[in-house]
Amino acid sequence: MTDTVFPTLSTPAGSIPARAPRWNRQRRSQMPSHRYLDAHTRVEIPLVERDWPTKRLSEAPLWVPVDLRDGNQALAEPMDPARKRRFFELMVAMGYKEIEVGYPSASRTDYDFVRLIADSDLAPEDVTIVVFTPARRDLIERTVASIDGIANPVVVHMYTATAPTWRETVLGRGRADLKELILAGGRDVLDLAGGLPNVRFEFSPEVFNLTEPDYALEVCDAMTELWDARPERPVILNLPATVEIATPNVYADQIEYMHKHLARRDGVILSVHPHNDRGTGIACAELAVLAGAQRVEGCIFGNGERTGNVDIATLALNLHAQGIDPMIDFSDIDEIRRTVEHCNRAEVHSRHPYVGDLVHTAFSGTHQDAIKKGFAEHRARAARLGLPEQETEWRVPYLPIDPADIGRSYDAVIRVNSQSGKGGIAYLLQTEYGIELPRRVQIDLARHVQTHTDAHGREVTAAELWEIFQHAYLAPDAEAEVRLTDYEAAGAAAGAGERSGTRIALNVRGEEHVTTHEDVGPVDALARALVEHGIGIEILGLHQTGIASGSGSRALALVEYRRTDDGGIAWAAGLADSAITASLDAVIGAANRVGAAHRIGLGNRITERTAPISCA
Ligand SMILES: CC(=O)SCCNC(=O)CCNC(=O)[C@H](O)C(C)(C)COP(=O)(O)OP(=O)(O)OC[C@H]1O[C@@H](n2cnc3c(N)ncnc32)[C@H](O)[C@@H]1OP(=O)(O)O
Ligand SMILES: CC(C)C(=O)C(=O)O
Repeated sequence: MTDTVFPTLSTPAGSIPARAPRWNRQRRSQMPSHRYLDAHTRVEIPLVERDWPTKRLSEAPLWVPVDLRDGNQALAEPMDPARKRRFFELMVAMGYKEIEVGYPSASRTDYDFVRLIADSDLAPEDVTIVVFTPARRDLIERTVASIDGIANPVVVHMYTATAPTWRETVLGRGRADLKELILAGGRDVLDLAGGLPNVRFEFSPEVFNLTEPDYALEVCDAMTELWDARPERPVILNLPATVEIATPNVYADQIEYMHKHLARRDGVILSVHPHNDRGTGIACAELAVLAGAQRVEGCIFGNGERTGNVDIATLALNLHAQGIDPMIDFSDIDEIRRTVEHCNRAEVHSRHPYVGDLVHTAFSGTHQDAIKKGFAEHRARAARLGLPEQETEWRVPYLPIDPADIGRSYDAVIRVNSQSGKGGIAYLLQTEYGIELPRRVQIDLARHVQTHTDAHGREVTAAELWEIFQHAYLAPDAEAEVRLTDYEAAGAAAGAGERSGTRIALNVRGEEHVTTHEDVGPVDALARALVEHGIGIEILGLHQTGIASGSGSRALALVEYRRTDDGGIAWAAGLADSAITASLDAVIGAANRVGAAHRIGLGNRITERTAPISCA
């Protein structure tokens, strides 16, 4: 077989094969992709130089939640008055200063909610109320009637679709005709609300992202002319990606084009309103801000038509995660989520950025290991610098922000299943029970846990881990063949100048034996006594830790021992009120395991199971 030679294409980055080599070539699918035009064919952007790619985000834009309008119109069951009110109160409490409260000409509920704001002190005086209307006089009239008497700043937001398909198919108008319809709507707004000093205006060329840029510009400039946009009374031009159809760089180009070419720019607040059809609404909003947008409309956690409005919670927390104050309070994100879920009657996904139930949880071993080390490093660095942990620079791997910033505890950060490793297991036992396990026990325990998770296939809680630990290392008393019935440490009973050893009283298979061992402490004395009774174990190491229980703490001791018959190495544990008793219990536990293994001929299997593994 000879190698196929492929023609090459010259690119700025060098040469690449024009076709993939045979082993990498894929078959054409049966998908009718040819039916769809690419974004650049659908809308041409006359932008030759772009500044947005080199810009950086440096402050929060003006946020405008549209949950009560755009989010609401996407719900199978729109919000009732109580839900609307609760959602509104939440947004106020979070610090939003401009809130779109409804589409007053659409429904009684929407209208009445605006009236409630007019007739009560529900809206603090620094909160701007936005009401939404199409460019139809009858509907504008109803909208303006709804805001009668509101003392707060108000924005009357008028929209009409401007993209070719909408012009031709939905509204049945050419470019000039449609512009005239929009201007007529604009005049109606001016006529009915222009005299109200607290009212400003907003215009959205719906489906801006599919509108020819020169036409969008022409219509927007005509509107700011009509509404006399000035810095003292700016007009909001809101440029929606009503149906997201392109990569975010295209939207950024469109926004930068408008930003650079709009008339009366200093009298315009440039706003964006991305949807999320391609799943890139967040990127669209972020790049649009780089491209000159000053204001972002969206929904908290991204409810909205089809795949939703851009999620302004994620946008805000993305800023937070890069050191920029989002100007909105997310310090109790779970309470925010509960309210949003209640009002929308829709659940937030467990993987939703920042707020999902699982987004701060690692199941996989290497992630858990890194997080555990990261937490330890964080705490140590905070202590070294003399800073509170919550003020210390965050560098914990795999956790983009400190869960505590948004009111999350660390409880769920590490959860154990079959994908987990020693680090996560040790972390859970440490955080839940205060048990500090030495590295080699972590490795050994992880194998017991792995056997369990492989057999059961589900997550293991900290309580279950503790059970697995007890089963693996703590000897059940009932089966004990060897018991320590008494001991007396060296010197405890001796008079001045006398030498005396440590006295060990053992009950071995029902018989009492007392031995004395010179120059050693109780643990070694016990090991020697066991050898004298034919139970050969060599204590390699002793580790003492604590275990916190509801009523206080107990001592937990772990001995690493070698069986003198076959050299197998294993661990046993003891749990008692004092460290010395726990240590002696651990040695007795080891002895009973050795004895039991002898009796039922499992010596080799136990050795194999508990021998240290090479990465120890
Ligand atoms: C992208 C967005 O989110 S846009 C907002 C969408 N939200 C909603 O539609 C929710 C609320 N809407 C409603 O309750 C109703 O549609 C209403 C009250 C606004 C209007 O109801 P209806 O008068 O029964 O009209 P309907 O909705 O069937 O059709 C809309 C009509 O308005 C026209 N129209 C649609 N949008 C606009 C607009 N922005 N400006 C002017 N006219 C418009 C349409 O061409 C159509 O006219 P036609 O009847 O001459 O063909
Ligand atoms: C009209 C605008 C604001 C809108 O809701 C959209 O385009 O989705």
